[in-house]
Amino acid sequence: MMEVDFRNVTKKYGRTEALRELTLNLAGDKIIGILGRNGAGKSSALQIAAGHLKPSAGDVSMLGENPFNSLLVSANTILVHEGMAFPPALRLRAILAELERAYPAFDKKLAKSLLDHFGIPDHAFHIQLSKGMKNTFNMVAGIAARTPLTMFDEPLNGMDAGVRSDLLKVLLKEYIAHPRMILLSGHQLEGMEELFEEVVILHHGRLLHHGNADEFKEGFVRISGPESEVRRAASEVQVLELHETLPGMAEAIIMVRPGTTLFMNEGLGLKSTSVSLGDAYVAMTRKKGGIDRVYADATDGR
Ligand SMILES: Nc1ncnc2c1ncn2[C@@H]1O[C@H](COP(=O)(O)OP(=O)(O)OP(=O)(O)O)[C@@H](O)[C@H]1O
Repeated sequence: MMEVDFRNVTKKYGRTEALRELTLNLAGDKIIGILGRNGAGKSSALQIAAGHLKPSAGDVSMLGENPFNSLLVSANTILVHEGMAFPPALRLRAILAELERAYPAFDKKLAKSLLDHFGIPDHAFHIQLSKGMKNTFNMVAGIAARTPLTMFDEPLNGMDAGVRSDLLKVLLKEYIAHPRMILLSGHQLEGMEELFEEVVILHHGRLLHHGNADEFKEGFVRISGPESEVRRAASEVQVLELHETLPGMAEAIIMVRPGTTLFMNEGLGLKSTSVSLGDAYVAMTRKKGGIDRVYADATDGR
């Protein structure tokens, strides 16, 4: 069974601590979302799992090996990211041939058909592709590699909506046909959240949450209605975010204990609705007061 284990992993770049004593165990063939705001440490964690980066302290193991400079890990892992460097002298078809050599289960026919579908000619050079096309090529390579651990770091950047939804469909089909552990990182989820079975939330280099994606989402509710009623209802629970929507109206994102039911007094104009995974983790990692407070303080409430 695929297992990636981080024990007290710290990663420092000079004085910046990108990961702070991260302890995290990922196990099994699952699609796992690695979420966090800008600079949370997502890329650092994925690069360490792939063996591209060495932790400053702590232990990492994948398939029972330390990934750093491990041949076993590199043959069984692909990390797809925007900065993937392919030799500039190679055309895409030559890159596919290299990938086929590097990854025993690489499906070149699938990769070629997908590139064809997305209108990416295989005689082109990687460097000539647009940003969205580069990311599409990289993601196709990652899907077709069929490695037991497949990681995508913000894979959908720059892609148009049609390409994005096609690639997510293919990813799901491929995962069902050839199960593997897939880690997908992002701050903007752009449809990926539908695929997550588990989520990991990093915040300032620390683990904020790891668990089942649906259960995580169900731990949040949005209540909206007249501001005084929203404030009154919110005073009894843990509120992550409360803001005015229209004059006199407000909405709040609150945390609820799984399995509890929230009774809304509809006679008072209160409504409760579900919260998307993206809104839930953003609310959870937001600074107190949020941008409204920053703006009000900066402008003295003018
Ligand atoms: N090569 C580097 N040199 C110096 N600092 C770095 C380097 N790479 C990352 N950092 C710093 O480490 C922290 C974590 O960065 P990381 O890229 O892991 O976060 P991230 O969650 O992937 O962010 P984003 O969503 O913005 O890509 C940030 O403060 C970043 O500035």
